[in-house]
Amino acid sequence: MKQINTAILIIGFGKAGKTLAAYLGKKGIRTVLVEQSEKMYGGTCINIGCIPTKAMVLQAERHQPYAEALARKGELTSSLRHKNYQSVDQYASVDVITGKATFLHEHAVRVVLPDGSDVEITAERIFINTGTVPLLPDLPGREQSSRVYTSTTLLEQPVLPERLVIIGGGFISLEFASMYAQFGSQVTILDIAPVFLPREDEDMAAEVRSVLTGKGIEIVNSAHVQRIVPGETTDRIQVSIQGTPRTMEADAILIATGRKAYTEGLNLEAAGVVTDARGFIPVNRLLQTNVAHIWALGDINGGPQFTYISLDDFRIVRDQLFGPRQRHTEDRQHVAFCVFVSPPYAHVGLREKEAAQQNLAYRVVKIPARVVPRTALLQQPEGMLKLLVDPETDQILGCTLFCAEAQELINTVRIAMKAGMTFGQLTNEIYTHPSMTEAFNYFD
Ligand SMILES: Cc1cc2nc3c(=O)[nH]c(=O)nc-3n(C[C@H](O)[C@H](O)[C@H](O)COP(=O)(O)OP(=O)(O)OC[C@H]3O[C@@H](n4cnc5c(N)ncnc54)[C@H](O)[C@@H]3O)c2cc1C
Ligand SMILES: NC(=O)c1ccc[n+]([C@@H]2O[C@H](COP(=O)([O-])OP(=O)(O)OC[C@H]3O[C@@H](n4cnc5c(N)ncnc54)[C@H](O)[C@@H]3O)[C@@H](O)[C@H]2O)c1
Repeated sequence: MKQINTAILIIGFGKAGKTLAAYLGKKGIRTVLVEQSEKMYGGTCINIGCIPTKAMVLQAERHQPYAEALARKGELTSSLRHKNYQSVDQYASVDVITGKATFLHEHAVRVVLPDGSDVEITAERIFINTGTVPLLPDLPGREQSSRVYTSTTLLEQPVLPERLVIIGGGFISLEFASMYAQFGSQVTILDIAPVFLPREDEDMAAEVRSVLTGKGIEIVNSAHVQRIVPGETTDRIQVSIQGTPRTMEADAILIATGRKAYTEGLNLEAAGVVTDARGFIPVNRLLQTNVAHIWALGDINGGPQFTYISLDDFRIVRDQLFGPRQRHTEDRQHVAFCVFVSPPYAHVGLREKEAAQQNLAYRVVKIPARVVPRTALLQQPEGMLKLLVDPETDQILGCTLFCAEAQELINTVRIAMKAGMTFGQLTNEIYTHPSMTEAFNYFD
């Protein structure tokens, strides 16, 4: 077996891993980045996650035909894959090796190369960035059906399904439901949770529900899928809804019931790295595993599954290796998220129900999205914006935005909260017109 010695080994071409590899490359540090598939250079986000889905969401909003949208998505992801590869490969001190890494011991992995030969890579420090894969529930008939897809495989289908049934009611479900309904599919969401968007405030969840159902999407909660019955032309799904049986036909079934840690084949035991009950790799606040010279970055460490958290994991490692070692996961207050339904739904800080549960004093200020002139220009008048304010200090406690450009506005609110700006300062600032940011001028 060929032997390679390196200072740093990164397993997985995810956001944290590739950013770290490029950073080490710039510094001339000997680094090897191992990625199991050439189709995944750049990781989940650019190949099968954020970027392709948001490309499709945009095309759906622009009423582009499905086939054209798919073609554009394919061009975009392949150009990004190439760019991502170059961003790492351009450095003389960095080698990208394509193959699956399997631990031999705590300082070495074995990688089988595409030509069948293998290589042993020994490293002083190892960074695991292997991400997640879909968690598929045990449903009778699932494996026999040819119409069951994940978010990855559905986006490879050249024909728009007439009837799409989505099992799950989380991030992936809502984004796919919104986009496929806009492309023209008849969409049904079957979620096992008894209420729609259970973590969110009821008023905001009701707004989202009303917009989605207005697009013709059927949302069914307390839906326990019993079995999938594959048929010649369509599949049938047998589901129990609060004890009442129902059967529905589907041309495509998307399983979106969460994602699990991807450690398969890594042979973590050989390195002595432990996993938790869910299969993720626990880390301390500096992202070290139980083995001090092995770190776990991105989704695999069980933190929030977002590209920007994986990027922040890189920042923590950069600070440890080259900085004052002050950055850690506990710094992360007010992490925002945005679900890209149309219009998008974003949140940061406390929700009203959380403030009430904590017996905090708060004031709620809400405006409908349509009062903001920009929503008329964008032809996206739907939605509601909600701010939670401390009545004594005027500090912003939380914010939920269901409106055009919410993915941008929420970052403004996050920065305002972090900087300690008051509600009065945020809402009395001078903003460009006509912009969505001036929505904040419409709050009293
Ligand atoms: C459909 C979808 C939409 C999403 N949309 C968003 C969004 O809009 N915004 C957002 O912030 N997040 C979104 N996410 C989540 C986001 O994509 C992930 O949080 C992020 O990509 C995680 O990256 P990572 O750094 O953990 O690793 P990943 O990018 O998952 O990379 C892991 C890499 O490791 C490789 N690998 C695994 N095992 C091995 C091994 N043994 N040897 C070699 N290589 C290996 C894999 O092939 C993969 O390329 C979405 C996810 C999905 C699925
Ligand atoms: N815009 C974004 O930032 C974005 C977009 C997509 C995905 N993501 C990330 O990817 C992760 C995975 O997304 P996801 O949607 O797969 O998971 P999720 O955790 O968001 O949602 C899972 C859903 O599946 C339901 N469910 C679980 N088991 C079920 C069953 N047997 N039958 C019916 N419903 C069932 C749950 O009630 C829940 O609604 C997200 O948590 C998020 O971090 C982020």
